Amino acid sequence: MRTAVLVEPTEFELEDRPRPTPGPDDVLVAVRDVGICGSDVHYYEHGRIGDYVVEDPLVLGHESAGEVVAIGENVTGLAPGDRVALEPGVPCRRCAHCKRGDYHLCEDVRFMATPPHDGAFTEYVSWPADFAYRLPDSVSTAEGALCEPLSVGIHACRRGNVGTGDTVLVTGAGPIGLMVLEAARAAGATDVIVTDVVAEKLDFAAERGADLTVDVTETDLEAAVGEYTDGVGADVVVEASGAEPSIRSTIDAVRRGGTVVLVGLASEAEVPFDVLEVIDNEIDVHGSFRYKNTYDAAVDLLADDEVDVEGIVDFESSLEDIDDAFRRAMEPTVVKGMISLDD
Ligand SMILES: NC(=O)C1=CN([C@@H]2O[C@H](COP(=O)(O)OP(=O)(O)OC[C@H]3O[C@@H](n4cnc5c(N)ncnc54)[C@H](O)[C@@H]3O)[C@@H](O)[C@H]2O)C=CC1
Ligand SMILES: CC(=O)[C@H](N)C(=O)O
Repeated sequence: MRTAVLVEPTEFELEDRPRPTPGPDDVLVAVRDVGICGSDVHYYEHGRIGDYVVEDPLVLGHESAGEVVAIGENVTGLAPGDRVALEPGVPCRRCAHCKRGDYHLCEDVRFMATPPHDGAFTEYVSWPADFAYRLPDSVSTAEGALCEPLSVGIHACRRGNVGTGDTVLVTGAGPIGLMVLEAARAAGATDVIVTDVVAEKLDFAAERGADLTVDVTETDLEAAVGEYTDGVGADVVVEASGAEPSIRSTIDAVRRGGTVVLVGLASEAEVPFDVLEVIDNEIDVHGSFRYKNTYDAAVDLLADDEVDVEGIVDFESSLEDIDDAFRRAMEPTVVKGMISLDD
């Protein structure tokens, strides 16, 4: 089977690899669509993200969906011909975190495209059936692949307890920020403010329904949010840029008693944070790491047309042209590239 393998930073090779055989609890999936995530691009460019280092050739891609072509002997509920979205992180199911239901915090998780685990830029993937979610006819496999970033958005909104009538500030209008925008709307937020430092990203967020966009290179965020909320501040701030100034600004833009959710990964682990403001204003600060139990919700939201994910895709490409696709994905105004495989 054709497989795009990252052999060196900035170098893919298209290899012919044996098709995997599904285990008793697995489904064999013919991959149809795989999104290019910022983390894929980072591994492509730098060969590492923090402590995760690409030491051996690695298959990238963890936003994937396809068609079931074979099932293991224990699998019920899925059959060849079903189209599925694949949740990319499979936990150990036995550790203390898994047992208390926080399977996304499992330290032995096998997460696609995180070294040393291969991802989905390939023709076939064998995957545990309970981490494969059937897509109704109305949901495309491209949308199925984008259940992954949508899941990050849903989990962040759950962490922030976003509710009906809330004003949510989303900092960063990349794919994750835009998925937070979708998830916040679906959770009942009536006002969503989006920030960025790139005008095109803000225009795009406005087209996608942001009520107010703020270019933080030109406008003071605290003042803009204050004006919009009659001096109160946002109920929930979801930080989705990872930029240090943006992380620091969350505390100034949230209302007293509000919630800050940190999603963006800062390039430095330590970011100065005004703890006295946090205490004095009783601000809840939550980390948000990937997601748990979001895929069913993501598929339902797509089936009900409650969210739009395909609209963030700028271009589609193929396994054969993956190098070009990654170079394109690095352009600052591009939001999302997809690799599509023929059926
Ligand atoms: N916690 C988690 O589970 C996950 C975290 N992430 C992280 O979330 C962040 C967002 O991911 P993507 O959307 O894929 O990244 P991205 O790099 O495509 O988007 C980030 C956006 O933030 C904007 N930005 C830069 N500086 C800013 C500032 N000072 N204020 C406001 N916006 C600013 C950029 O122009 C860009 O549009 C990244 O740090 C990524 O590593 C991504 C997935 C899961
Ligand atoms: C941080 C990422 O972008 C990636 N989706 C991951 O969950 O590892």
